[in-house]
Amino acid sequence: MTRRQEITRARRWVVKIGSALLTNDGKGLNYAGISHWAEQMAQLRQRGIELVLVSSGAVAAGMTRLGWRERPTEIHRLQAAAAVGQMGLIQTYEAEFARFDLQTAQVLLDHDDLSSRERYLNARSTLTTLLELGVVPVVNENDTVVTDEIRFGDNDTLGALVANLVDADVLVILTDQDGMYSADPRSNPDATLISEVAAADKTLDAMAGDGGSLGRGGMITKVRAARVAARSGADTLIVGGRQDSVLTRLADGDNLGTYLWADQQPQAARKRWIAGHLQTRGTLVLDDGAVKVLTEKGKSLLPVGVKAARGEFTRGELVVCVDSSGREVARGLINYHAFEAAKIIGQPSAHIGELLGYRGDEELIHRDNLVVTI
Ligand SMILES: Nc1ncnc2c1ncn2[C@@H]1O[C@H](COP(=O)(O)OP(=O)(O)O)[C@@H](O)[C@H]1O
Ligand SMILES: N[C@@H](CCC(=O)OP(=O)(O)O)C(=O)O
Repeated sequence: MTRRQEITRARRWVVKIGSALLTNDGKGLNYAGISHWAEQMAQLRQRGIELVLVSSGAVAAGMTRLGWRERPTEIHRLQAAAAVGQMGLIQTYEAEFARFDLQTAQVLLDHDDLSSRERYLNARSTLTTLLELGVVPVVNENDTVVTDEIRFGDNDTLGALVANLVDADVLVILTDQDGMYSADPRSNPDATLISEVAAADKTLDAMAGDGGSLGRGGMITKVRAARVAARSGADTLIVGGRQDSVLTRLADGDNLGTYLWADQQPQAARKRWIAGHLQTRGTLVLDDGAVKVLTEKGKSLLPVGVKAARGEFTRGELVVCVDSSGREVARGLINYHAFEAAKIIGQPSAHIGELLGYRGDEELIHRDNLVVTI
């Protein structure tokens, strides 16, 4: 089994569709393409694969709606076009997925949302809840509040951050070339398609070029995205979206596009990140029962098992869990602010609604966000 056969086992995919593919020469949306990808995604859903779609194309759709022939250069006009076009984009996806009885949801994010711990947890729980409900989230950059992506034409990074966010097994980047070549095939007709390579391979940088001057992200943003996706263990595929049945053929393990593999396992990567990269903001003292279920059974931490909470933490921040002798046993991202934790510790989760006035997560720290450190 070659490495790319791994994709036949992938249960959660992030599919990013780029502007180059979604638009007809940068003007208007490629409706036939969208229809074909939606049909394939519906087939993947039937095979039990969960999907998050990251779609560009708002600016192009907005230009058509506003009757603009030339892509504006002023950032605020691009932002206005994106705001108008996002309506058309989402309407098109909604109609196309509805043909297969699939619900869609619009999710607009920016990079700051994903670097703030609290917003990160909120975005993560919304997206995972949508997936549990069988909905296909359609994500785009929130172009009203940020400008880098429309300026540089890069939604690839967003795709990778979303892959990290939902712990995807694979990030599929659909683009206008059949994959990544040894050099830009537009200017190098002899360039050859790369089939499989480690995302971390440094030789890729020179082959991807610098993205050119047309405000297009090009291949370099895709290679970087593959490295970001690899941080949470997701493999990346860069593949030509115009090929017939491209998504279902990928799921069958067909040899299409370029497969950039991650060199670490998803869970290990995420836990390493939690353990190593964040500052701790507080301490929870656990009772013996909680220490046991965390360390021996790999369970989530419930408020009932916590005897004391110290520190000024907010939702999403890193806290240390210690046993009654003060020895660290675990650390993780907490679901509640310090003042809320103070009210619910020692209490059964069923009482959270009554104690706080709203029903949040039943765990103080979910096991996905927890690392045992002994
Ligand atoms: N090594 C390479 N292999 C393939 N394409 C490359 C390479 N280097 C640069 N490119 C360029 O990258 C373009 C795709 O990037 P981009 O236009 O940003 O697409 P998208 O909108 O799908 O993100 C291709 O059309 C191609 O001209
Ligand atoms: N978010 C913007 C543009 C982002 C963009 O073009 O990115 P990419 O598809 O990587 O070239 C849009 O929807 O038009």
